[in-house]
Amino acid sequence: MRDSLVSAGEADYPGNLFVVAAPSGAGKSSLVKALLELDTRVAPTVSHTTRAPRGQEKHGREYFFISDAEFDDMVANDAFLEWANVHGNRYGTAKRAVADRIAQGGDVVLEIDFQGAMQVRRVFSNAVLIFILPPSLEELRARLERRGEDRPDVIDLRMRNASVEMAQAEKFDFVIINEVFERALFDLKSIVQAQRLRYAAQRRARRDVFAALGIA
Ligand SMILES: Nc1ncnc2c1ncn2[C@@H]1O[C@H](COP(=O)(O)OP(=O)(O)OP(=O)(O)O)[C@@H](O)[C@H]1O
Ligand SMILES: Nc1nc2c(ncn2[C@@H]2O[C@H](COP(=O)(O)O)[C@@H](O)[C@H]2O)c(=O)[nH]1
Repeated sequence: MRDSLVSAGEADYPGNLFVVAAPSGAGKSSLVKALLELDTRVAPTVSHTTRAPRGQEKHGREYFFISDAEFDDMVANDAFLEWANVHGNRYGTAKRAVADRIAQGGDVVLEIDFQGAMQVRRVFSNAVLIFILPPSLEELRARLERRGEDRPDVIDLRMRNASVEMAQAEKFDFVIINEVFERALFDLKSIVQAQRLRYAAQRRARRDVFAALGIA
């Protein structure tokens, strides 16, 4: 699957793959959720994680919550498109969840960390990588605290990791600053729409060249 995803992006995988990464608390889940409410052509995937569920989280909805041994098995079976250690737990995206949908022409959005985003780029060169930045580190901490889902030591760890993560922003195709939510959402929608138009035009151009060469 890994190799076929590399040759993909072209004829075999007509759908688009969007990757949204951000430091924890920057607002990527909120932005992606709002995007999905407006745009039914794009679907999320449910990641696997070794983290324990928090609050109202349900197995199979926010994540597939699995044990370390189960995660090891998935790694050994090459079941992940990407996976990474993030804030002391492992998280991964199953290949099948992505490949099935984009093969049928649907679009997929992944909400993952920057390490996973870089792995996706290596496997699927057509993926569009979007990084969400908070307006400041102070506001990032305030959002994590207001969200009220993580213990203070977990918030401290996420804040320490945030600086490392934010330094990766320049490797992404697009950077959105999530200060005013509606403005950031508009930027995200515009990127998705522009990619669809660009990719459709590329595919049309390729078909025309093949037709002209008589190798349809
Ligand atoms: N533009 C914004 N202004 C103010 N608050 C915001 C904004 N965007 C998101 N938030 C709030 O910030 C908090 C963190 O947002 P969210 O959970 O979407 O972050 P995240 O990047 O997905 O974090 P994680 O990676 O930990 O899941 C939430 O309480 C959300 O309502
Ligand atoms: N590389 C991956 N990173 C992932 C995936 N799913 C989520 N994440 C990242 O984990 C952090 C923390 O998430 P939380 O739910 O514990 O707050 C989040 O910021 C994501 O960037 C994944 O499948 N692969």
